[in-house]
Amino acid sequence: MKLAILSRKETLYSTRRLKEAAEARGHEAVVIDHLKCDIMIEQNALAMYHMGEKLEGFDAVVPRIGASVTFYGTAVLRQFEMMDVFSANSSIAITRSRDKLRSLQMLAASGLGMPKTAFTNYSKEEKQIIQNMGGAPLIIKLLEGTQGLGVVLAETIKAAKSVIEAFHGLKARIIVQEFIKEAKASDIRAFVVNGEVVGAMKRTGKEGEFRSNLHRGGTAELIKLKRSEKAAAVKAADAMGLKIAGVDMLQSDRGPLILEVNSSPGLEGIEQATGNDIAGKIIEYVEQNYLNKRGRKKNA
Ligand SMILES: Nc1ncnc2c1ncn2[C@@H]1O[C@H](COP(=O)(O)OP(=O)(O)OP(=O)(O)O)[C@@H](O)[C@H]1O
Ligand SMILES: [Mg+2]
Ligand SMILES: [Mg+2]
Repeated sequence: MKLAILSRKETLYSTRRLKEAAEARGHEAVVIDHLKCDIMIEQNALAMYHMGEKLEGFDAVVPRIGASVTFYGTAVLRQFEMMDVFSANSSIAITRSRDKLRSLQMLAASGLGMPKTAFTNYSKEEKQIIQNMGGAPLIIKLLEGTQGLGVVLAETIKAAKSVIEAFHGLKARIIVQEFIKEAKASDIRAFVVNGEVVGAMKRTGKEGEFRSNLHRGGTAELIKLKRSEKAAAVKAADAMGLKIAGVDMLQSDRGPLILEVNSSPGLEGIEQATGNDIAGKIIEYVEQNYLNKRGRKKNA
């Protein structure tokens, strides 16, 4: 098969690993920078150019779209989909997953556990929100934060009030969330491929830090998931319509609580922590499904 890996840079770990894994299985893999693609649209004719060269003959695409370029990245991916190229994750599912609020609404509707969450639209009623949440401590999060930046722990009602005020003053959209103390500054990342957990790690924040993000100095270790945690991860990916997903959850007294579902999860941390060939699993999944699609077309 001829595979496109949508990625800003060939040298990124995940990109490199996907290319290697595809080539090891005898496929042609081309890294395409979505920001360097031009999309051409006219009646019955959809085409795409990458740095001036027409893109042709692709069977499948694995998208690796960063949070800061979701709009253009998903537009390029949609064009591939319209050109009948099989995508490992659909553009619509990626768009959905990029909105934390929308994601939490969908996950809650699917019956998954999550920290109790409130969204407020610049309301002046900080006190009311804090009261509705049952008082401090509270987590306050920027809706479009990433890598742990924009996540604040307010330990008192006073602190919560001033943090919410400050974010609202900046016109920043935030969610207010119950603080899950039992998680003890750790979270779990479960990597799901096609409805199966292919690797899981536990991340723990450095001394004195409640955030477990590796970007904030956290460390990762291999973890064997409980059955309920595996089931929650698979269900969360499914609820979002993602075939490849990094599901983040907290361990709590009432079972696993989903924090978010990532649609372009990195491979480096999880491959290192687990020793599993996750890139290979992704390519295997694409292989099987691109073939199914081709089979369906032949039989049609
Ligand atoms: N409600 C909560 N209770 C306890 N700890 C939390 C809670 N929410 C977040 N944390 C901690 O803070 C970390 C960062 O939060 P979160 O994952 O929501 O934001 P982010 O990392 O900035 O977003 P992204 O993962 O998209 O980059 C989590 O990994 C977890 O360790
Ligand atoms: Mg996170
Ligand atoms: Mg994320």
